[in-house]
Amino acid sequence: MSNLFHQMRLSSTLLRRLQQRVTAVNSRNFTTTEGHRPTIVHKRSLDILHDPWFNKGTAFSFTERDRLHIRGLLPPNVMSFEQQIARFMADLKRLEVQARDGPSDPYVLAKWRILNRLHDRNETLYYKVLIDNIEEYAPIVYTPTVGLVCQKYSGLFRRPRGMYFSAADRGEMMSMVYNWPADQVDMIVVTDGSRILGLGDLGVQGIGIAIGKLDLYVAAAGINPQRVLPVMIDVGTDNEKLLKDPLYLGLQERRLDGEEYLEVIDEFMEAVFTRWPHVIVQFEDFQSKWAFKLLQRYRNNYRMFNDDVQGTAGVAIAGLLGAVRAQGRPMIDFPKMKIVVAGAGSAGIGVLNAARKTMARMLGNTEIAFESARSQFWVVDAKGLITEARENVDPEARPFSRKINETERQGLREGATLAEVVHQVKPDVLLGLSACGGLFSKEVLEALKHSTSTRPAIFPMSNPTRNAECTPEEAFSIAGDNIIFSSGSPFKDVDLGNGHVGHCNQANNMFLFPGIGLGTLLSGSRIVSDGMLQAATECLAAYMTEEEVLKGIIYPSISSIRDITKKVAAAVVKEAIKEDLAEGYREMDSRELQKLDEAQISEFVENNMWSPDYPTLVYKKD
Ligand SMILES: NC(=O)c1ccc[n+]([C@@H]2O[C@H](COP(=O)([O-])OP(=O)(O)OC[C@H]3O[C@@H](n4cnc5c(N)ncnc54)[C@H](O)[C@@H]3O)[C@@H](O)[C@H]2O)c1
Ligand SMILES: O=C(O)C[C@H](O)C(=O)O
Ligand SMILES: [Mg+2]
Repeated sequence: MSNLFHQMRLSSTLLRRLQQRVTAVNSRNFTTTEGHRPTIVHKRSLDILHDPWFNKGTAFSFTERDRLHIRGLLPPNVMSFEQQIARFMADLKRLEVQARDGPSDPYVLAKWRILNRLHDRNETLYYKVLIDNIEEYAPIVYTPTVGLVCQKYSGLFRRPRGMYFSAADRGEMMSMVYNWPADQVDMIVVTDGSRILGLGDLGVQGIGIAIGKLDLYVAAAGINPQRVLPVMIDVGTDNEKLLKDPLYLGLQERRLDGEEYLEVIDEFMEAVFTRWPHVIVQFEDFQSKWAFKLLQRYRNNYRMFNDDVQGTAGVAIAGLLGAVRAQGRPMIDFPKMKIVVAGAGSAGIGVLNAARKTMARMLGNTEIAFESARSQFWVVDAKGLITEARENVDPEARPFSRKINETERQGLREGATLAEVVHQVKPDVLLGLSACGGLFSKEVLEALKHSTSTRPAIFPMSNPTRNAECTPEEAFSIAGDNIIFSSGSPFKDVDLGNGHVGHCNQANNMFLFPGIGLGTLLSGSRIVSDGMLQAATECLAAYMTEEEVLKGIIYPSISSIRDITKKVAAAVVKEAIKEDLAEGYREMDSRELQKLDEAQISEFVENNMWSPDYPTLVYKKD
């Protein structure tokens, strides 16, 4: 009897589904005699986007996006059915061509797709795979493959992830943030797509970088994946190719600038901090023109930091201190290093400012120390050596322009080439943040052979791989076996023969940003202070043992990223407590935090890191 009843219920459910399907099909089939009858749906927000029966993806009109609470959950360009088909076919054809996708692995994009599909189906499993195989898959979901993914994002886009705020959403953001289904968001990584890695303006496609950074937040810092939010602020693009590409998913208009631009970013910040007052916002890959301005505008009032300026600076300083130790010298010798930096953008200037401050601190933290530290740096940008003779020098770079008389004494001049500078200065360190692949040419590396250092440090930090200023093979074979090598993108160690290995370190801000974010979250600090950033840097600098450093291993391996992140986060929490900034996290209020000793802070951090395990699920009726 009950079996029959069950069958009847089943068949009535089936019938209802069939009717729904027919209505759904009819509503899309314009040749039907029934015309455009609407389909009633009982879902909204992400549920509708994740329902293959009703999802139209990028073809949802703006009215539908508003009525179905999906505005902001899709890239802003509304596509026609024909455009969607064209985009899919272009992508399919590209796969058929079996192009080489990456520098050393022809299948990186295919791997990314497989991982991405798992990410969309089952987050716990995805992060388990990522954490357990971080060395193998970080280069797929993060740098360098994420760069390729961003370049091809309009073709790769399937299911939405994150939120999009566009110039067309002005005045609407405060309500749009409520379209995001999570009541708690701990970490936002936001980009405007204007400088994605060293690949330039990729417009709306830059969302991939925010997704990749947040993957590391989950994998390395144990931020709960339900509480991360990648954000793309689409204020247009100045990329001529994308402006003309019929399949591009972003706004096809030129970038907003000036006050109009600031209004959009201000509105976004106000909206997210209104809905999630405790969120931390990491600014990522903004062109340097805006990176510094936005950092100054928000850093004293919001919990935010700029990864490219501040995270990169910390990672570089930690590596440079390692390079001093690798010569068998104490860290305190750092202010004696002669440093040539190629690239004076957001990353280069961030590193220069932090290195100068670190030197000044080591020399007694006086005005005079700060002034004298300046003479340790030579900055070369696209126009050559920056001196005081340079007209219209960028205000951020001005403090590092060389004095004319000292330049002449050194046999240099305004605009001298990198090779000339290296030849004359004989630096201890050559650091590249120029986004200019191959910039450390044979001539430059040859010149470095005359460095006054016993172990010159070569840091081609630009990303992705093809933007690296040189490869490790070039560096070791031309500049010599005794160099210290650190690149932004991962490279394999080099066999130097005779059983010797040239170690390739990865100098990437991934060793700091997850710990800075986690430490800020758990301390409950209202801002990310200079002291907290310095504590993070010092923690990374102290992570490597004397033995490792002497072998030229100055950064951890990516397989230790969860461990180093935990330690960095604990150092950040400790500093926030010391500076009286820590307001606490959940039941650990500021007074409880004050009572913790170092070991208890580490335990507190560890206990609050999410791990990918399946929880028991129990169904409950509404
Ligand atoms: N490894 C890391 O953790 C890390 C972190 C941040 C940025 N980066 C990389 O650094 C690069 C630069 O980033 P950014 O935000 O500073 O970019 P940016 O566009 O703001 O600055 C680039 C700078 O390089 C200079 N430049 C260009 N061509 C040059 C040449 N031929 N010689 C010398 N200088 C030249 C430009 O004049 C400019 O000053 C990117 O490739 C990015 O991926 C790496
Ligand atoms: O994303 C990276 O790998 C590092 C850095 O943030 C960059 O912009 O290159
Ligand atoms: Mg970046």
